[in-house]
Amino acid sequence: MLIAVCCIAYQVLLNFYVYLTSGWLLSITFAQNFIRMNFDIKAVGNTLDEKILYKINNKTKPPGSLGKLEKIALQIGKIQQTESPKLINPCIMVFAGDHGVVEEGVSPFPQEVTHQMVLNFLNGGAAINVFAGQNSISLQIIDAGVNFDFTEHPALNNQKVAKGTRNFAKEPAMSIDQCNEALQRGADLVSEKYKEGTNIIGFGEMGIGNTTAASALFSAYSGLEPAKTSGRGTGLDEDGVSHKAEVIQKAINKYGNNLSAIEILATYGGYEIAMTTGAMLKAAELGMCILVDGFIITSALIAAQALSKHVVDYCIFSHQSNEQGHRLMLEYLDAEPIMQLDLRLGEGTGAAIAYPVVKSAVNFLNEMASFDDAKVSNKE
Ligand SMILES: Cc1cc2ncn([C@H]3O[C@H](COP(=O)(O)O)[C@@H](O)[C@H]3O)c2cc1C
Ligand SMILES: O=C(O)c1cccnc1
Repeated sequence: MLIAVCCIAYQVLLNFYVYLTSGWLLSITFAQNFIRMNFDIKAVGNTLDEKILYKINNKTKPPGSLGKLEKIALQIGKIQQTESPKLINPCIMVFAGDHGVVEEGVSPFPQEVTHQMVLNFLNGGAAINVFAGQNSISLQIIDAGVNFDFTEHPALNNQKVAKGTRNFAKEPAMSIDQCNEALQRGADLVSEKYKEGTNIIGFGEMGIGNTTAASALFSAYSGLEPAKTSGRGTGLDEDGVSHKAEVIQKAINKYGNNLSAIEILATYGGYEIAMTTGAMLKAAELGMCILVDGFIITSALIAAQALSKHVVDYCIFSHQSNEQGHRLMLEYLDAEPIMQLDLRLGEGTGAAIAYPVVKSAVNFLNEMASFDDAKVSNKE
């Protein structure tokens, strides 16, 4: 009798232990590839190409002389399916989140800078406030997962999924459920903006440690070694960058190369990154133009592309960041950035600075005279 009771007790304890230790693994097994969000992103079609190109080529200028502006004008015309595109209510959403992996000493700055910078955004004192204000871009600040209890503020949108991710060197950064939650919240925020008429949207981020998450995501999606995708972030020295790459390499060895797209995002990502991914997917589904910022925001796009490849058709790449690895990200996406100003800040600053260039592309297409209109002789 005693032996039987002991056996049952042992079995119960064993089952409980397996449940505790493998809960994530089980949820992954059952939720494999399961993304809750439903989206339908269409490839941008070529039907209007000839008409738009004809309009561009008949403006009073030598063919091709407006360079990249001509490519941007064509892309926006195609996205909006018109020869006379418009940019309405431009907006930048800045998502903030903390990262458990900072425990590994991968950033020179302490974690509390994340919430302190959120307060700085709310007070209008950060770089993104200056550039967005200068270019009449509305700003939305979103707490996606900051490790801090903010008091309510009218300009802070509370979408906190958790108080920071877990340390991916030890365990996956988030559960698949939490990742889905972040994707959905990002998507819902974009739907609201779309209802207000916005048709061009940029994304920014704040999160100490998030260059490590971005490098890990890029390595996991692309197969490139972390030594190639890791950079200085907010100012690591050479040894610091090597240590960061090692932390990522060890994690990739631990989790393996067979994760699905959503598993990769949940394993290495941040709440601000996953929310941006969901926001980008929704923006593309709604036919909005997406202004892509630097290294971290591009990692969110790489995740979005792994979930739905045509999202990239809707993206305008504002700049090439000075963070080592961003050039490789842009090559991976076959993307051509508008500018290279040696920025390595994030927050959406590159997107805000590039917006007037994008506006120039749309304005020349709508407002310049054609050779016929202006009675200027075209080339023979
Ligand atoms: C004062 C300050 C303002 C920032 N604004 C953006 N970042 C940028 O740096 C962080 C990522 O770098 P790492 O991975 O090295 O921690 C992110 O928050 C990013 O937005 C900032 C960083 C700091 C210190
Ligand atoms: O390019 C970026 O987005 C970037 C680079 C370094 C640090 N923070 C952001």
